[in-house]
Amino acid sequence: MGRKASEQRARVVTALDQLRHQLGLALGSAANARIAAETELAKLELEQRIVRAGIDRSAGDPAIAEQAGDPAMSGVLSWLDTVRRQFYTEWGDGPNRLRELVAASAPGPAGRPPGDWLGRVGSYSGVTTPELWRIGSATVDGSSAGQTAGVELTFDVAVPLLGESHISITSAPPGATTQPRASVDALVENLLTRVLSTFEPGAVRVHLWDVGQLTAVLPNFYALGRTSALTVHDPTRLVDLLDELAGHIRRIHAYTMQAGHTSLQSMRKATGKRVEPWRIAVLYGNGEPLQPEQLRDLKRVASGALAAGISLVLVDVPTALGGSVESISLIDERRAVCSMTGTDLVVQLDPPLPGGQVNRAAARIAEALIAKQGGPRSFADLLPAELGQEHSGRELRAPVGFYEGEAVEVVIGDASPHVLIGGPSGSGKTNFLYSMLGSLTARYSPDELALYLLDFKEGVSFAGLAPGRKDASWLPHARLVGVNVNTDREFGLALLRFLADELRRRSAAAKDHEVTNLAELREQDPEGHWPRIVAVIDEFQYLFAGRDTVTALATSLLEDIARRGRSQGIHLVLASQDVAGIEAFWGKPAVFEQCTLRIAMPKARRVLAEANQAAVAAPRWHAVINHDSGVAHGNQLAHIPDASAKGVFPGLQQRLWERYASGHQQPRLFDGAHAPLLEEATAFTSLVPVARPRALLGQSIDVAEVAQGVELSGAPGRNVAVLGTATKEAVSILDSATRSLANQFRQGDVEFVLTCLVESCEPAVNELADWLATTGHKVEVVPGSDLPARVSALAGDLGSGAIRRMLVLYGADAALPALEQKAPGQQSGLDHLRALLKQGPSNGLHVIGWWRGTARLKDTLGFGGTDDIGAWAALDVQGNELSPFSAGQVVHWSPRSGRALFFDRSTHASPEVIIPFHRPEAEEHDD
Ligand SMILES: Nc1ncnc2c1ncn2[C@@H]1O[C@H](COP(=O)(O)OP(=O)(O)OP(=O)(O)O)[C@@H](O)[C@H]1O
Repeated sequence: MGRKASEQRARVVTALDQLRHQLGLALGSAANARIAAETELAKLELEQRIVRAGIDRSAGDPAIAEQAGDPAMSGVLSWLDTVRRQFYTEWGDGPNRLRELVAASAPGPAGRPPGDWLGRVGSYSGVTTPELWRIGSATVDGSSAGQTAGVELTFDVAVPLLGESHISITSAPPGATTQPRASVDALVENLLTRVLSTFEPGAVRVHLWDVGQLTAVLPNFYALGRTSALTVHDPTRLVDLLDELAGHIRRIHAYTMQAGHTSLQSMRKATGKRVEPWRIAVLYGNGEPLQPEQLRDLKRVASGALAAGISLVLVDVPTALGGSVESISLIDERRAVCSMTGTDLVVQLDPPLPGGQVNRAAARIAEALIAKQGGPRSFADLLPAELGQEHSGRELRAPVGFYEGEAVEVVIGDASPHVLIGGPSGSGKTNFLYSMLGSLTARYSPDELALYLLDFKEGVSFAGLAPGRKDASWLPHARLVGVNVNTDREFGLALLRFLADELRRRSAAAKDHEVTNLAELREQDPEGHWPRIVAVIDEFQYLFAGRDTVTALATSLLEDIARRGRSQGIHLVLASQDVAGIEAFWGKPAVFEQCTLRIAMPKARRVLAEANQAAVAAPRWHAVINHDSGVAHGNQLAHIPDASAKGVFPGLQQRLWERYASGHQQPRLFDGAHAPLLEEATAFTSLVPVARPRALLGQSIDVAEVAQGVELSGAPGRNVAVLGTATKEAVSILDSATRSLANQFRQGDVEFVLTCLVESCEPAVNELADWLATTGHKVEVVPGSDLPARVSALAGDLGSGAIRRMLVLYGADAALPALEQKAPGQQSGLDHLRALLKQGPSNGLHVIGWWRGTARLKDTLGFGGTDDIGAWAALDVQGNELSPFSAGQVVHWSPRSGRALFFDRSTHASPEVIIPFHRPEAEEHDD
């Protein structure tokens, strides 16, 4: 047991020794690893301190020297030396390469010495821009570039700006004294002069704002203040400048996006056009923080500005802007440090440019800009080199005027589907419309653009677009030209109905092709005819001129077209003498709001947003074009060329006509001042004998040229009454009814029985009778005194079926006393006339009579009711008198010269206005 126990113990002791040994080893290696790590850390810290202080300077730093003297740290210096040598091998060429880089990225005035360019007008179009702009130079000692110590190596220092970066300049680094204003001004002036001298005049706009000064900001640029190249802003109104910039950003963003580009810069590259000027806003602060809301606005502007071609140059405005900002801090009057070169390098700023020379250079640029604007441009400048080259699938886009030599466009498309134009009388609305229509029609062929033009004012503003007596040419894009429509509000309604129908047709087609807008429909249906439609309604407020059904219908149709026309390529252009027109929108905000493109002629009120005063200040023959519903940031002022001068528009029309007329129909002309001639109406000239003839009473007020008539079938009530005292119109209606019927019968199949009871109509009746006779028809003119007997004879003949008869009574009411007479036990002439009215139609006889009052017609009809008069045309008769003849419905009718209200029970839901045909001879026999 004893031996066994001691052996056991020995084994335990040995095991413990081994364990102790192992533990000792483990602890020892951990301590070594720790020492190694600590040494490495110390080396890295030392390396960092040396790098921070600079290798050369660190030798003079006792703390670093002591640490570096530690043998454990011996490798640090030699390692850093190796790194430096490697770096200098590359950097040895650095200053040279920098010089080359700046020369390539800052060509011409952007980087060259002023002697090479100052005073010359730049030529860059602005589609692209230099990437860097020189501000000065920096110098390093040769030793630091691996070259001979003491040799100075100088290279250019330039900063990015346009499209790349904002610049923040500090005239006093924290804790240092503020440098004199002249030093900062020299820096800013040099930079701006380089920019302004690089580009062609007008390609850059500079905005200056100085919290402390109203006028004397960068006075050497004074001459540019006469032009749009330079604007000095009110020191108290930073908000206005920021608003303006924000407006540009929104506007530019919107249209570049719509055109499918991510930024203005990419749009410029893709289109090869500058499109917008570059903009630089210089803001001089005083080192004090801006007010919180100003700061917020500034930051917002800064974040979107670069993509819109706007750069900010902030001087002593303490703020941290998002996005790309280069900083320049002055350390004394001529030296600065900047973020491009880092804090170790001091930039020697370029000396101030000689004030006088800057002054002269600015004056020269201003002169060149004014010369380039070239005074008022002409209508010809709006036209493209070649006609009809554009496609309207996505939108319509055309210049309408010029601002400082640059074309200002209107865009009619998804984003700005409808247009509202306002301006007092004589301010140039009509001229604007012609400029716009000219520019559009010159760019888009009639297959791309169809025009419907309506002018409610008296006058013939669009008449020349339809073929005329003097000028046979017409505008091939015009489908409809309506002039002198002032009293025919129904014509406006007809146009709106037509547009609403077209809208439905397009929606249905879009649905069939499973697309949602015109652009897609045209892609899916390339064979279809889907031009964009522009409907111009001048003095559109007439549509809403009464509290009646026309107004109610016009409102709902306009709202529908305004809302849905956008996607179907149907666009409204509503023009008005401002206030009246705009007030017409009260209660109809839907239409007003959809008119996002606003055109305000000088002094126009309420067309733009309330606070937007641009139209008040607009000079003569200018317009404010605003695609943003009239909000100030969308303002674009444009001089509108004179499109109304003699021969100007007709010249273009002639060219368009020669090019397109053969493949396109001429437009329909509706002239409210001229009634159509029956002999010229297709409805009349195309008549042929038929079984159920129609008596034509007049022209419909419609987009298409349609005549209105009454079908004289055998159904009961197929008689026609003309009501009212207006002789000329009444005679015209009876005349056209008779002549048109005559042309629908073969000779011998019909007999016309005419009676004239109004003396003044006799010549017209005789002339008609002669005409009927010469056309070979049977005609009998019954003297008034013989009428009762003739009526009785005709009644007796009813049912014989021998021949169709038309009894045409001129002034039927005058025959009443004679007709009412009756011999005892016999029927009166009136009884027989009633029999003709009742039974005539089914027996081939129809009465077409003119009664000069509704009461007389009622007397004629007796107690049998009004059913025997199936159709009527009312002249100077009040609406309420007509209710009994139109199934009791309320009739709105304000009689007007040259128009009749027509109702046919068998075809009409409610009466409609017609234009009786013009009878040339009628004037001579007027009452
Ligand atoms: N941009 C322009 N340049 C030169 N003359 C112009 C210009 N615009 C209009 N005019 C002239 O001014 C006159 C009035 O213009 P316009 O008929 O276009 O005005 P309006 O606003 O339509 O007036 P109204 O409503 O009374 O018809 C015309 O004789 C026209 O020749």
